[in-house]
Amino acid sequence: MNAAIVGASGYGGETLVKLLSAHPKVTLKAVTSRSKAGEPVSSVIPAMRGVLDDMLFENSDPAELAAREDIDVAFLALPHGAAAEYARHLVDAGKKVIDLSADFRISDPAIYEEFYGASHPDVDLLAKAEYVMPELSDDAWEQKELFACPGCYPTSILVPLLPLVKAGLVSKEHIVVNSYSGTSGAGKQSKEAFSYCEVNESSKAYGLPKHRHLSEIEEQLSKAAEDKVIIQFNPHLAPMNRGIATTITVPSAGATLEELYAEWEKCYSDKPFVCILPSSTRPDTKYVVGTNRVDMSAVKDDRTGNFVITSAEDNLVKGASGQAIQILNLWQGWDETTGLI
Ligand SMILES: NC(=O)C1=CN([C@@H]2O[C@H](COP(=O)(O)OP(=O)(O)OC[C@H]3O[C@@H](n4cnc5c(N)ncnc54)[C@H](OP(=O)(O)O)[C@@H]3O)[C@@H](O)[C@H]2O)C=CC1
Ligand SMILES: CC(=O)N[C@@H](CCC(=O)OP(=O)(O)O)C(=O)O
Repeated sequence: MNAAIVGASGYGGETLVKLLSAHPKVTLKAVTSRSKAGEPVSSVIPAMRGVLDDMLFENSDPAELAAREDIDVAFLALPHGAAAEYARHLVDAGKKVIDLSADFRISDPAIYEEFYGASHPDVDLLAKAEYVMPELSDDAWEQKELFACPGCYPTSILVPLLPLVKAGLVSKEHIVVNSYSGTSGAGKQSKEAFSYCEVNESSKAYGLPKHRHLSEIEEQLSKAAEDKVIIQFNPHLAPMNRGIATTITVPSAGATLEELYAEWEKCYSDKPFVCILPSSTRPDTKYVVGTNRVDMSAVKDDRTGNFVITSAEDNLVKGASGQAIQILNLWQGWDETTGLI
C-alpha cells in the first residue's frame, strides 16, 4: 500500500514517518511540508539518517496530491481547519484518508463551531467521515472513505471510561478528569508559552473550564450511554516531552471494583494495545512512551464511593500516529499490531 504523509515535518507527522518507514506493508511515496520542501527527509528528521536519505520533502497542494496515481492512502497530520481541504480533494479523487486533526471528529457542526471557534470547514464531507476508536468502534466503520482519529486526551479518557459508562457501572455526572500532557501535545510550531524556560520544571492547568476536547469526549460517552454525560475536564501541561497521564474520579453506580475489572476484561482481553494493570499498580508515562498502548488501573475509595481510574499513553503514538496506523491495519484486514509495539 502506497502512502503519503501530509504535514510530515510536525511532531505527529515525523512520528508517522518513523513508524511507516518500518511498516512491512506500506511504502512511503510522499512526505509534505510547506517550509521544508526540497530538503531531504533525513536532514529534517535526523532519526531517519540512513533510512530515507533519498527522499525529499514536497510542497504538494491538495489538488496535486490528490492527482497522484502512486498514492492509495494519505495521513493528514495538519492543524484542524487546514486538514479539511486536503481531505476533500483526496476523497473526491478516490483516495482513503486518515485524518489526525479534529476536523472530522465531532458529528454536529454547531458543536464544532462552539468548541473550535470557527464554522466547520466542510459539512458535506463530515457525512462521509467516521470517528474510529479502534478498540471501541463497531465493524461498519471500514466502509467509510475518511477516518477521523480520536484526540490524544480523549483516547486516554475514553478507553478506560467508555465501557464503564456503557455498562452503567459508573455515574453519568460528577465525573472529574485531570490529565497531564507533555509539551509535544502543543505541536512543533507552538508559541512562546511552550518554550523550554516556560515549561521546564513547572506544571500548570490550562484550557479551563471548556477545553476543545470536551466536545469529543462528551459526544462519545453520551452516545455510549444513550444519555447526556457531563465531564469536568482539567488538562495540565507537565514538564516532559511526551506522554499523557490521566486521572478520572467518578462515582460508582453501586458497582464494585471486581465488577469494574470484569467489564474491562470483557472489553479488552483480546485487545493488544490496552494493558489492564492490577489495582495496586499505577500507569506511568515512562513505560508507554514509544508504544501504542494505553495502560490503566483503578481503585475504589470506600469513603467517597468513587472509583479513581488512572491511565497513561504516548500522545504522539496511541494519541495520534500509532492509532492512525492501527486504523490502517484494521481497515486493510492486516494484523492490528503490524508496524506497532
Ligand atoms: N501533537 C500531538 O500530541 C497530537 C497532535 N494531533 C493532531 O495532529 C495534527 C498535527 O499536530 P502536530 O504534529 O502536533 O502539529 P505540528 O505543529 O507539530 O505540525 C504541523 C504540520 O502541518 C504543517 N502545516 C501547518 N499549517 C499548515 C497549513 N495551513 N497547510 C498545510 N500544512 C500545514 C506543518 O508544516 P509546514 O508549516 O512546513 O507546512 C507541519 O508539518 C493536529 O491537527 C493535531 O491536533 C493529534 C493528536 C496528538
Ligand atoms: C499540550 C497541548 O497543548 N495539547 C493540545 C492537545 C493535543 C492535540 O494536538 O490535540 P488533538 O488530539 O486534538 O490533535 C491542546 O491542549 O490543544
